[in-house]
Amino acid sequence: MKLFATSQIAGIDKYTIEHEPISDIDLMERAASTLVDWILHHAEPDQHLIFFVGPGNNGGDALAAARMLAWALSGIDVYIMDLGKGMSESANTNLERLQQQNRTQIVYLNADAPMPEIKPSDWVVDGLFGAGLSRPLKGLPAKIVKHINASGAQVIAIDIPSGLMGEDNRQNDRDSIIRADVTLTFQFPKISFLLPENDPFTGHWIVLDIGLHPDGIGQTETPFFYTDHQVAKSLLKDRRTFAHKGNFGHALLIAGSYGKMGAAVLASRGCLRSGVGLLTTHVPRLGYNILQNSIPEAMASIDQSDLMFTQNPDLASFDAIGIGPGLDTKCNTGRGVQRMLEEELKKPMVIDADGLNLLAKNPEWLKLLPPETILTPHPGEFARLTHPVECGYERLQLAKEYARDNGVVLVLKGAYTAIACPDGTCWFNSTGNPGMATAGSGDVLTGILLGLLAQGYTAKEAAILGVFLHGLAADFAVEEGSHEALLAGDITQHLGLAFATLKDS
Ligand SMILES: NC(=O)C1=CN([C@@H]2O[C@H](COP(=O)(O)OP(=O)(O)OC[C@H]3O[C@@H](n4cnc5c(N)ncnc54)[C@H](O)[C@@H]3O)[C@@H](O)[C@H]2O)[C@@H](O)CC1
Ligand SMILES: [K+]
Repeated sequence: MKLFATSQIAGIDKYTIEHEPISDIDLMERAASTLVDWILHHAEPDQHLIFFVGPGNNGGDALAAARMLAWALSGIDVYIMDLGKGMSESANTNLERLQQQNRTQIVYLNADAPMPEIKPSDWVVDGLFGAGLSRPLKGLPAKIVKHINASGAQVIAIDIPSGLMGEDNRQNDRDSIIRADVTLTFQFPKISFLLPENDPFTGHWIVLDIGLHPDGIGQTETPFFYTDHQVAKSLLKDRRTFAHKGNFGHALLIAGSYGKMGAAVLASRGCLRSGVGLLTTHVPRLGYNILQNSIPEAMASIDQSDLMFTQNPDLASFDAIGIGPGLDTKCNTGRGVQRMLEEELKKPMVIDADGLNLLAKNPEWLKLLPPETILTPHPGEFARLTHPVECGYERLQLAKEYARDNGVVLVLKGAYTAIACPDGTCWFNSTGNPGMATAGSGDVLTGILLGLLAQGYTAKEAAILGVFLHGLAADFAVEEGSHEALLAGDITQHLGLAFATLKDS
């Protein structure tokens, strides 16, 4: 799915109105009816709802929804924020329709009016501002937002929590943004919803399809995408009946050191469960028994060192290389990695964990990396590769620049993992859960990415598909257990189900 800036969404709204064609007011009616469906599905018949209505079309949506709900629910109050400048045409039409219906109390709130009572048991519907917000809230709007946030009531935001910008919130006033429990957003998640600093505002967000025109969506260019089932499925390759293991590549994983052999085992499992034909895992001597005993499907390549990686095997026979999990950052390992990179191999490669920490200490290695190498930093590792940042929005801009400038596919791990590609595109992942913040989860991902690279997926395809499958497997694992108890090994165990679900979807 494409993701857009709010200004672009306004353009797609306009395209829909002209080309479906549909009138502005009927499109609003369609949007409002999706809100109403959701609310009726979740509210008890005696639920008291308080609507807060702003001057634009977000307010218009709220007024239309209040009218539709007033036929079904008895306790609806509507407060219109009076900024003294009137309302948009469609909002006005909906105000007249609500007045004519005559089932709802409508009160105007101006700067001097006392704030209405909101009980913790009420549901507040926030229709103050949506995609048309142009600056941080001040004065009366900020006062209303603070009053709602302090109420303890459940807050349902229409389209965007009022006060939140769709993209960049660095200059925003965080105290003057609605803190919603649920955000019912139209057609697309907004980019700001995918950044960690905005989680307190959006709460749980749900996308409601309002039928914007597919041609309008298709024609609008954007660097941002959201990897949903459809995207991931389109990347998945078939396995032919007469295929043999030679068709699915031979991966080399360089991983593990004294005390960190588990990382090598977990990454090996991830790799083998992602469909690779053959896997050789290169480990220090002490890791030989551990590896062979825990994962007999992997072949072992043994380092000359007992304790750590120091020298790679001959790389000629491998289709892809993964390096990093449990590697350590000792000097001898660093020299080993440097020697390997100086071979100027042109094989697909994924670098994780201590591989990234070594790269951060030796930025001159960047130009030795094979084209489109996949790097998989979490925010801390990314800060070491670049510099610390203030917020997720800044990190996202930096990731896009870093990927483009260095020709790498950057997998920025976290909720909605963002994959920045050298072509300037950025793919947010839709699967996964907080249980994945556990030891070894990243090692499993490295293994999956390595396995996909060895099978001939491009770096971009491997990253988008691999991250999606990793998250989906973890989602299945959590269905059987809990976020708290999720182990990285549970992710590898559910990879089969993740592949199968994607194929059958
Ligand atoms: N255009 C369409 O066809 C559709 C729009 N929809 C709704 O319309 C919304 C967008 O509507 P609008 O573009 O009217 O935008 P808003 O409803 O967000 O309001 C914009 C209005 O608020 C004013 N404003 C902006 N920032 C302000 C601030 N900080 N303080 C005070 N006033 C401020 C603007 O001058 C403008 O008058 C969407 O979020 C969605 O809820 C939906 O009805 C779907 C269809
Ligand atoms: K809103």
